[in-house]
Amino acid sequence: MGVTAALAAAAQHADCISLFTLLVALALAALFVWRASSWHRLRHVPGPCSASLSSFWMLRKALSGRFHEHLRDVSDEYGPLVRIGPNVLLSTDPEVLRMMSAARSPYTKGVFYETGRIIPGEDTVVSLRDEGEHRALRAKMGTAFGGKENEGFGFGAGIDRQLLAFMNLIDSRYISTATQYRPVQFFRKTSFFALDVIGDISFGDAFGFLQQDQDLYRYNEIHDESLPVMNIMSTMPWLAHILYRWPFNLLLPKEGDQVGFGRLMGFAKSLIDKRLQPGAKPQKDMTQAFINNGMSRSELIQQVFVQIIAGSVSSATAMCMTLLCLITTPTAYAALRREVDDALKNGKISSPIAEYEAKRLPYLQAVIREGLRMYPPVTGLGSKQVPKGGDFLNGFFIPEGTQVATNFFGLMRSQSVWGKDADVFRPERWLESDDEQLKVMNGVVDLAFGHGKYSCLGKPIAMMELNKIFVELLRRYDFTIVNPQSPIKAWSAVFWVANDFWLRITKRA
Ligand code: HEM
Repeated sequence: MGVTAALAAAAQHADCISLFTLLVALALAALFVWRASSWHRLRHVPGPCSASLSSFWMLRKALSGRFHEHLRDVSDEYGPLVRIGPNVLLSTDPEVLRMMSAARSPYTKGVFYETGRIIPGEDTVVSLRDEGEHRALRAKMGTAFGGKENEGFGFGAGIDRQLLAFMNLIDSRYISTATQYRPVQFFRKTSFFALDVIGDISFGDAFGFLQQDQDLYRYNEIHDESLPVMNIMSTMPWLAHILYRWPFNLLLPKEGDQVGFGRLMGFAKSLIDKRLQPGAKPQKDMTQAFINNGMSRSELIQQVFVQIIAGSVSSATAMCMTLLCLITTPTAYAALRREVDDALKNGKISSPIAEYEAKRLPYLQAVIREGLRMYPPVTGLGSKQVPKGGDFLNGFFIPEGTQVATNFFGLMRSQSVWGKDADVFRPERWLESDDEQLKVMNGVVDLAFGHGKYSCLGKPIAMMELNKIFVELLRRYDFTIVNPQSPIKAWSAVFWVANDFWLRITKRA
């Protein structure tokens, strides 16, 4: 190569480099301007500095499995409204949380909810962000969640059937004696119970988790593995759009899979098609009420997923975490057992206990509320979106489009509401408080189920399970924690993922 040619090639190379450098510099400048303007929008709201610049603060905390505690800690440090992301605020103010979800509130569901789709492109009642469509779909669900088509016009019969199946399972396989040791991972069995309840009341038959005492189709295992992914997406909802596209969508569960959510999709379609067949015999369950209220085939299929996913893990968490609190608080355990024993002696409770009987047991009611408070079963951000024109929250102007997340755990452990012993399981607080305090406490603990136009539709089911389960357990059994140093492994990922809740169960003398 001649000298001239070499110089020309070098000059061309230098041109390419400078063009490349210029492009990189422009991209960085654009990124800087974008970041600076997104930081500027909410610069007046307090919060950790790194959280105001990128979503990595949230991601890092979410990946720790202790997101709920980090959120509680920032609200303790910065106040009731904290900036936890470039466009995300965290509210620990019950008034604000109720206002955003009130029936006529102009706030809408935030982008967080888009991660609530089970099948890409198909909305469920959870993921629907369009207010009109959400309202219309909820309206078609009211009768079903009132148990109006179920046998006896309620959920009692189905829950009682599965409660007895649960007790039979414990009696036949998990009673330890002086000579036999049969430890049981109680969280898994409680999930089986919650799933079979949903099967029974929603689809006319239990799935058979309890009867077979098996994690059918590895449902629970795969569910637990998928929650961390959902947790990551909840901090960066745009990731959902990438995940739903090729090639990542190849990794998603597919109809025809033999296990997990794929298996669930196959189940949902065949169940709904069978129920919609001309001449199909009407059943006495929630699906019948959904059909009678005019839900479309695709709405019905999505609702099968919602029933199973929303209806199982949160109830199982409430039951297990409350039982854990009871076993580790001997005074509370003894007080509840005394109340149950007295009611039994005086013929005040049936077998299984009826919900109206349970509601007459004040200590039981205090235990249920205190359990929900200690470990609110839903810990996800549940962000709502600030409406057009913006709004004033806690004295700050918040521009439209801002996402305002719910600090479920922080709210339930807030010393300003619950006092210095907020971290202690103490059902007595519900019995000692005056009417005014009780009103505040009830208003806050009820937020564990959301509020108003977005409130949990399954609350009556969950409350009936809670009203029955502790009485049925305590009247029959004694419990010992197998590993007192680490009674349960539980971490939060939108819901709780709990494992290794090993108990030794003995029959009461
Ligand atoms: C202790 C148990 C439960 C707790 C603490 C709980 C809590 C919640 C929360 C916090 C929400 C979201 C509220 C919001 O978006 O602001 C929700 C929504 C929902 N829950 Fe529950 N839940 C429980 C059990 C159940 C059960 C058993 C079902 C029955 C299938 C159920 C069905 C639903 C449905 C359908 C929604 C969506 C409502 C909507 O977006 O309009 N939940 N729940």
